[in-house]
Amino acid sequence: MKILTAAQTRAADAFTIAQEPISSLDLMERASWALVQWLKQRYSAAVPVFVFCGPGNNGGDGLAAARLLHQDGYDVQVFLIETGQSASADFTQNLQRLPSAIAVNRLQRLEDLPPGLPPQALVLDGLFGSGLSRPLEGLYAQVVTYLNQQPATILSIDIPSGLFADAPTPSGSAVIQADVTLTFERPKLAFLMPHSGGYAGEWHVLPIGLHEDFLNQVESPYQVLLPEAFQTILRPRSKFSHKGTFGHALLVGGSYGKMGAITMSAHAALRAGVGLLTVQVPQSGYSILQTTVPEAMVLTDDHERHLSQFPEDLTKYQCLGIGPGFGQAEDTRLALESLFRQKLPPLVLDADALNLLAADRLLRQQLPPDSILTPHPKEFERLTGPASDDFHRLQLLQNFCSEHACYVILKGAHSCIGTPSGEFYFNTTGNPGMATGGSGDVLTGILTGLRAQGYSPLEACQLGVYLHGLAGDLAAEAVGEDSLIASDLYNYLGAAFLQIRHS
Ligand SMILES: NC(=O)C1=CN([C@@H]2O[C@H](COP(=O)(O)OP(=O)(O)OC[C@H]3O[C@@H](n4cnc5c(N)ncnc54)[C@H](O)[C@@H]3O)[C@@H](O)[C@H]2O)[C@H](O)CC1
Ligand SMILES: [K+]
Repeated sequence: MKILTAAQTRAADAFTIAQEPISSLDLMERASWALVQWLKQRYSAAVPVFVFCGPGNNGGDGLAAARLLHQDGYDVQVFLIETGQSASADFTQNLQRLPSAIAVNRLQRLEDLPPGLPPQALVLDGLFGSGLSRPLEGLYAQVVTYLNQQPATILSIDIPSGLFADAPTPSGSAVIQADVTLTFERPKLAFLMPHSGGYAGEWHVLPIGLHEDFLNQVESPYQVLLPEAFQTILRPRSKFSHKGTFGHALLVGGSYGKMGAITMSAHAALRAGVGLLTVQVPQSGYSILQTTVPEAMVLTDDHERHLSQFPEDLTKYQCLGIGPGFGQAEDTRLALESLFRQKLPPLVLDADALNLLAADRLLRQQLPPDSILTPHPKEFERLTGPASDDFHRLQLLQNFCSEHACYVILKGAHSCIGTPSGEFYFNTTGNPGMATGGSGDVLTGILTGLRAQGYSPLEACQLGVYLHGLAGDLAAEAVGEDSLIASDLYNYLGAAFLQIRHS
């Protein structure tokens, strides 16, 4: 699903109004109606609703929602912030349509605010939406601070007020801390970024019928991954297939004290459906691997405690995953250097393989095209240098992927796949329980297993991050986020496959 910028959303609005055709006021009514339908399913009419409105169409949505909720028997009060700014036409129309039974409080100073809102109250935040053009100041900022201090539940209309949809919001700005955000038609880029995503709380997308032709034609480098995408990507396993059909993967990693990392990758590659798996580990890992992952074949390095070589013949493997527990010994670095001079199967690189790459510019330049890299933010910073904000980091991601013709999965709450052609795909599965040692090793195994089965690098990245997060969500349902550990992720991978195959 494409993500639109605020400017593209305005264009989608205008296109819909002209082509459907529908009046701008009726489009606002449709958006507010969708919002109220959602709200009515979660909150009973016993919950008092306080609607805070700014001067634009976000405020207009708030007024229309207030009217619809009142019609449905809710106890609604409206607060208008009056700073002398002129109101939008649709705001004015909706103010006129407001039944006189709804109390309208006009706020001109901080002192006009009620001393406190009841804890059971629901606040509808309609101060500003996608039209925000500068950080909030004065009375607007004071109202935001006041609302954030209330024990009430805050539901933001379209976007938390004060948050820029697709640009960095300066730190220290007044921004509504929403419990829930109901956003129209498409999620906003800011919801997916580490520094701004938290303001939106739990967010839901409400379709409001913006014109299909516009949505199909508009170009956007930003997409969110939704389960529908996998119906075409995920391949059936045919009746006459055999283990050779599903590829042979090689995983190389592990060092003394870090054999668990490569063990977890191995389990994950197998659960991702690979036909055959070989794992190369230092000698001290031999019994560990043979005992804990009997399905895998094991090769050992000449070295006892760390890796110092890769197998001679790599032609029989359809994917080579390197990194979990790899270490950064000098021998290991030299082995990676000579590896990059050979003809190689598709690569997946993680953890210390990335750190070695970060420390050596020449090595980076020899990175084979179409490789998949899976850095967490710190590893990414080592590869590209620091980013000044989340949006700058996306720029660095784009530059790195195009310079090295590679795919990078920047891991986070919404892991982001960068591609050589400049697209970004944000994942929508996963939970904070997955912030635990070994989670990344499992992802490396899944990607290696998928790539060996012949999935393209982009397909493997999309399917890999989505399944990894979904396995985490299913595991969290069973054991809770607190107790989730990395082995739960490969143990729930089967359930995750079943869910996307049958959705
Ligand atoms: N297609 C849709 O998704 C629909 C969205 N709707 C809603 O409309 C808003 C966007 O409305 P708009 O009037 O363009 O903007 P705002 O209400 O966010 O802002 C109003 C106005 O305020 C001025 N302004 C901007 N920044 C500041 C500031 N810091 N301080 C003071 N004033 C400021 C500026 O002039 C803005 O134009 C969208 O979010 C949805 O809620 C439609 O209802 C349906 C279709
Ligand atoms: K808002």
